[in-house]
Amino acid sequence: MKVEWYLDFVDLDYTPGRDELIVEYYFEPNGVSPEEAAGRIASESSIGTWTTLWKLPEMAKRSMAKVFYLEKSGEGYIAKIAYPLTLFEEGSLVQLFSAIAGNVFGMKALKNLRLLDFHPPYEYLRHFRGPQYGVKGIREFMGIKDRPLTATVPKPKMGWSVEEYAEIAYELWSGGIDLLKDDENFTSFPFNRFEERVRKLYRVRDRVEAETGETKEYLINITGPVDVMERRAELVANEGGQYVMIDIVVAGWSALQYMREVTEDLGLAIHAHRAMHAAFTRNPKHGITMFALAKAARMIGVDQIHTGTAVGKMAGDYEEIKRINDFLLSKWEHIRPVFPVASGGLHPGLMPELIRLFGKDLVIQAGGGVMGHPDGPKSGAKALRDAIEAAVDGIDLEEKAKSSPELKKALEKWGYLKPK
Ligand SMILES: O=C(O)[C@H](O)COP(=O)(O)O
Ligand SMILES: [Mg+2]
Repeated sequence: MKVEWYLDFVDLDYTPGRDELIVEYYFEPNGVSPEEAAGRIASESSIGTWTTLWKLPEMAKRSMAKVFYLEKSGEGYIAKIAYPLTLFEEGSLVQLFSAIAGNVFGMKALKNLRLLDFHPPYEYLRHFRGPQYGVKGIREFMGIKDRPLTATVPKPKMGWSVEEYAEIAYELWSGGIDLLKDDENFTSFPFNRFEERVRKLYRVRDRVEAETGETKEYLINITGPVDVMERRAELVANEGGQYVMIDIVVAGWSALQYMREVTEDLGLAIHAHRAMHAAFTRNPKHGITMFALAKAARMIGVDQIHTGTAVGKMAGDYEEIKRINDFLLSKWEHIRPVFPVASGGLHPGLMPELIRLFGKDLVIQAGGGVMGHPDGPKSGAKALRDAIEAAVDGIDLEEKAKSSPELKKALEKWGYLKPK
């Protein structure tokens, strides 16, 4: 195969039009020149195949992607590619990813390929709803103005009967947790059926709301086949829930786009868990960045999404998470800002540093760091809430612990990372 065909997709003097979609890739060529490798990416992700063709229809000629930037970066190269919008179906993130994150990842001409970011022009973006509530809407319905929201996953992550789960929920909400959250693999089982749980838990929520005067919500995990998710979302809305949780990576863009429509009609916010993302976000040389994943999720319209903690148990460095969170909270045409969720290995002693790093527009989830409290879930919930409120008010946790025995015990068990 002649290399020239691929080079037809490279024009380093080209200035992309305002109506083109730009994608940034990192790649390492495998036995071919960087120009050829970049040209192959542009070809395969737009109109091309492995060989020259007897004829190109007019529209195909106008739809050829163009590599307009190519620079060395570490062991590989950064390429920026401009894609005419004729390549993309309006309002289908599924189709977009089939093109820009599809066959290209498996090509022999590349040792590694990473989709770093993509920039949809307004003409493309306007077909997406974005979040129904976003940060402002969630703060409004939760009635929480100026502190991070607190969330807890009952741990162990599996094994609770509905009765046991309801008791724990009561303790957690009463202790000061705003959002009870199911775990990513906790859906519906013979010992804890979704339908039963949904009926029970919202009554517990109503009771705690009446007792505390605070708004409490439940991030109930509806993840499953899409018809099941739809039925579950309807049940949640009927029972007076405000949120559903979806494992958006395992469910996929198609299911998420569908559920975004369903939740619009039902008035439900979407909590996006990212289980499985690290299969393709973690290797810094290959896959898709968490940034690109979060951008796509924001376009479709999740209201909050897990992005990492920097100080907890999951991989993900501070700069990367900060960049994602800043993007989620930024103004972006008609697409509302999204709440970043910090979750994984958090406990009260980490709150001042976490809030110093990422600010107050955050949902903070601690599962083990609440449920592992020596005096149980209610004390764990109180310790977390006290730590967050102290951090927001600029009070040192050791000082706060003098008036909060729950926080004192939490710091004794898990330690205190003094903010830098
Ligand atoms: O789904 C999550 O984010 C985890 O359940 C986090 O749990 P942990 O707070 O116990 O690490
Ligand atoms: Mg979990």
